[in-house]
Amino acid sequence: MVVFSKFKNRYSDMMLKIGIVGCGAIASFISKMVVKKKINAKIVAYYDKNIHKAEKLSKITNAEVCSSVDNLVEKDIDLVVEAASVKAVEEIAIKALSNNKDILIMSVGAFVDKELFLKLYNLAKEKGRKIYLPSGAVAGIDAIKSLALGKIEEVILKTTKPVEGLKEALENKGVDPNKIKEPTVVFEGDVFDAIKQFPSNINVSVMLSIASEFPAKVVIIADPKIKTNNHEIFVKSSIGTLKVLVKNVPCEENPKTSALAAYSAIRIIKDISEPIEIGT
Ligand SMILES: NC(=O)C1=CN([C@@H]2O[C@H](COP(=O)(O)OP(=O)(O)OC[C@H]3O[C@@H](n4cnc5c(N)ncnc54)[C@H](OP(=O)(O)O)[C@@H]3O)[C@@H](O)[C@H]2O)C=CC1
Ligand SMILES: O=C([O-])CC(=O)C(=O)O
Repeated sequence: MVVFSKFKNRYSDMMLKIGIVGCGAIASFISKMVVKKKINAKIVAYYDKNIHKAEKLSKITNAEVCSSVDNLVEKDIDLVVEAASVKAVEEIAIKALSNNKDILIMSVGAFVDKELFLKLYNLAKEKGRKIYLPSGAVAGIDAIKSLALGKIEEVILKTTKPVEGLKEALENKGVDPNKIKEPTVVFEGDVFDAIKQFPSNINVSVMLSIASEFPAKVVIIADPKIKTNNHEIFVKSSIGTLKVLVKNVPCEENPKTSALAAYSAIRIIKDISEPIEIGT
């Protein structure tokens, strides 16, 4: 790859103007990479329902802090990055696309709602805009998309996370996380129930289901001894069988989220802003 390094930043005229909604762990990673000039992008504006989080990031990038999503989508922006929550996706995506912006969606779990999927698909088509869904915290989406052109027979996701990362969702389910002393299955079911019960933990199951066009079976394990967010993927199809295991380092700022998810957003932004795209 050394041979390609001399072409780095050659396309600075393609500097992408970004607005970010949701200023937590993922937004923070993106902001740092922009400041380090690792991607041809400039952050123009932030919005978070907690203004202090937006102000904190604005100190490192000098981007404007907006008072609402409406305010952000009016800015001179090419791409809106949603890094907020599954519940927030509908408002952010509709406002971004209606204002002729592309959108990158991290909270892919929202697309478990087929009606919302179609609504956003049709709006993007009508406006001639793009919706980007990064691979997030998993690997193998390229191959799974290709396998989906054949006949998919089974999609299974087994996610094992440290108890700390699942704490909030477990408490919401009435499970005391402090009582988990050994690896424990805390969920087993389909993608629809998985994202309902673990909206901040299992967006990846919806990503796999969208890519494979097949509803994933999901198992979630809380493990008090591990330090990484592990996702084991199994896809059986007429074209072949795929097995992938990722062991992700969690973000310091938000242990629910794997660093790979943030880097996958950064990678997509880099791909958009450059004239070559590597991989499917
Ligand atoms: N696709 C994938 O593979 C992955 C997706 N994700 C998802 O990406 C999203 C971002 O992740 P991450 O950065 O770790 O999350 P964080 O919780 O660290 O940051 C999200 C920020 O957005 C704010 N927020 C929530 N709702 C709104 C809203 N309606 N308008 C404005 N701000 C809002 C939150 O505020 P507050 O804290 O007050 O709620 C918080 O400050 C999450 O939905 C997460 O589940 C994460 C990992 C992998
Ligand atoms: O970051 C991860 O490992 C997965 C995650 O939180 C999600 O899919 O919502």
